[in-house]
Amino acid sequence: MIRAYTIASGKGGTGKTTVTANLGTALAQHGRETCIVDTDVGMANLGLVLGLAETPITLHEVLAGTASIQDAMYVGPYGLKVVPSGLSLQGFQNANPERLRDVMCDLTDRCDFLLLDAPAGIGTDGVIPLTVADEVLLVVNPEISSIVDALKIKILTETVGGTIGGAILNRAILEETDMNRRKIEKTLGVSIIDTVPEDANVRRAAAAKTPVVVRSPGSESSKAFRRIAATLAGIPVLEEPHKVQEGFVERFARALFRREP
Ligand SMILES: Nc1ncnc2c1ncn2[C@@H]1O[C@H](COP(=O)(O)OP(=O)(O)OP(=O)(O)O)[C@@H](O)[C@H]1O
Repeated sequence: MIRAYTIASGKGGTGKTTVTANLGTALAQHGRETCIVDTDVGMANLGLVLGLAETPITLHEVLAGTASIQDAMYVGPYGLKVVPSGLSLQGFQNANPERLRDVMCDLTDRCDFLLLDAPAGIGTDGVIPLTVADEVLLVVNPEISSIVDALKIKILTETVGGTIGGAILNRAILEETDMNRRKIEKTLGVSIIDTVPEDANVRRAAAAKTPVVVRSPGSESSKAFRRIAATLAGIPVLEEPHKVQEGFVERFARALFRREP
């Protein structure tokens, strides 16, 4: 049975597209039939970050009722299915976000996992993805504006009858993560599934139009994406979370009191 997740955040630029592309690829690497859909019909970029050059038919045409979802499906790394959104203003105007529900029905028996990359904000095109998935995963950064906006999306999701499945803390500075994680969970009232560190490899991979799990598989961010994918797929998690680096004070205290690390 298909499992559908909407990747949302409220605030723009928290890493929704990065999470969608990498989690999708990692699920495909784990052997799961996975489809990712760019539901950001106004500001599409999922196709761009995956380097899909030729996409004559996109979600725009599907939501306009002039094409089927199969026509708008392209193949990404490890057989990942990718449905990009279009870049034209005309296409955006013709797209009816309400049709997303029908699109989901068409995908039901085609994949194990469906990830919807949601737009930022709370416009109609942003609200519908919150209602159609089994669970909404919030992507938050360890900064107050991101957390406040994620809280708005959580409340909105629950108001419209959707379900929050957890949060992914992205761009975390590892030395500070432990404290931030607890604070964020308390503020949001949502468990953090895992933490993806701030990692220059993510930006390099984006510039190369390749998911970081493909370009730099040994990086800490890639390990985090594979762990999250394994958790979602219900398979044993083999990779350890990155150890928080020991600071000077901790090293000093350990030397003084001979504590083992
Ligand atoms: N863990 C990370 N480490 C370093 N850079 C990151 C990380 N995650 C995302 N980024 C960078 O942050 C920027 C924004 O990421 P992304 O486009 O995925 O955000 P978004 O939430 O989808 O944005 P939008 O709301 O505009 O759609 C990109 O340049 C991306 O490469």
